[in-house]
Amino acid sequence: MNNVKHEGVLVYIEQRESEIQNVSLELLGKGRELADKLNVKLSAAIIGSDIKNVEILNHYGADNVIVVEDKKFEYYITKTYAKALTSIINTENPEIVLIGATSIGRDIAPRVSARIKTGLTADCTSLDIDEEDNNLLMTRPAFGGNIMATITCSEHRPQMATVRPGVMKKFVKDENRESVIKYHSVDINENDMDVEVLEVVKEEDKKISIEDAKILVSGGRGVGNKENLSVLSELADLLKAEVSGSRAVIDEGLLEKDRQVGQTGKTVRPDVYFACGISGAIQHIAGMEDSDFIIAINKNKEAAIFDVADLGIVCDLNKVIPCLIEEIKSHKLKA
Ligand SMILES: Cc1cc2nc3c(=O)[nH]c(=O)nc-3n(C[C@H](O)[C@H](O)[C@H](O)COP(=O)(O)OP(=O)(O)OC[C@H]3O[C@@H](n4cnc5c(N)ncnc54)[C@H](O)[C@@H]3O)c2cc1C
Repeated sequence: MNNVKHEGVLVYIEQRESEIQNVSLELLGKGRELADKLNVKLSAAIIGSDIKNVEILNHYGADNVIVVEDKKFEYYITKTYAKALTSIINTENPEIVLIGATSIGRDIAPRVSARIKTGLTADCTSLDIDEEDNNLLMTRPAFGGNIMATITCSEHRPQMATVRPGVMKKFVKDENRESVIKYHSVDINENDMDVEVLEVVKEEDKKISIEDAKILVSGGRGVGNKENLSVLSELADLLKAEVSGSRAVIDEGLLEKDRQVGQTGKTVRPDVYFACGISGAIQHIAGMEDSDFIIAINKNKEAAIFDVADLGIVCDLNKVIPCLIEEIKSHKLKA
């Protein structure tokens, strides 16, 4: 370890088209907890070209916000963003750096860790502080998800981790928290700008990400086919919910990969989670057990999903869901 004193927790705040991503707010919640355990400050670092409402980062737990703002950061480009984040870390010398395990986070984090010559634990699902030596305990699935490994980076600083969206809880927003904002400048030269964004192609009919949905109607192998899945979609539409699924359904090509819940899919925490025809394999439960209210529909009363359900319905889903749809429709008509 070099002689520089590393102190504090720093969260990289991901913005897309100036919109702060949820995962960054979740990381501020975890970062606040870690900073309090270590009795240090929590910083939020944001890079972009048109940065707005950064005081929200203080409201979500940051003690100070570091802003790098320049037209050259209009689009995410690995080289320029990695240079800016490296510069912030080399100036602030935090002992912990947290980054969301999104496509951008998974791209920038290894670049930065290589530049600052430290370790990186990717795709963590849990973080804590070792009470004996204050090292960061970084836990993630290993060996194809069959075991959970806790990793430390005791020889180098900062300790860096990427964390999956939906895993950590946000800090309860407090608008009375003081807003402390610092501007940091980074020299971006022509050599850094060797990628030019010619056009941005946006996904049409952008769905709400399953991590952000308040209600999820999730289908498993028990759903059987596309026709039955469309009944689940009808229920979801009535409830203003999103459709998700177990890996079995994704493997069968009934839903897209970005709809998969579980250890190798997404971690979700909706207000209500409907598990329809899902057995409750450990890898599935790992991704949804923190949902506020779980309703399980399964024709096998021994199914493990009932162990985590708040409400269990032992029945054929093809009978229950159409009844539920009719009931909701009739209530809507009365209202
Ligand atoms: C390394 C690894 C990572 C994995 N990652 C994930 C992951 O991220 N997410 C994930 O989901 N899985 C994951 N899996 C797979 C996981 O182990 C299970 O195989 C999978 O979750 C099973 O999906 P399922 O519950 O839909 O299907 P099944 O286990 O086949 O269960 C189907 C259920 O539907 C019920 N059923 C059938 N017909 C009806 C009906 N008409 N009405 C009501 N109920 C009915 C059955 O009783 C049964 O309980 C992973 C596995 C491994 C090894």
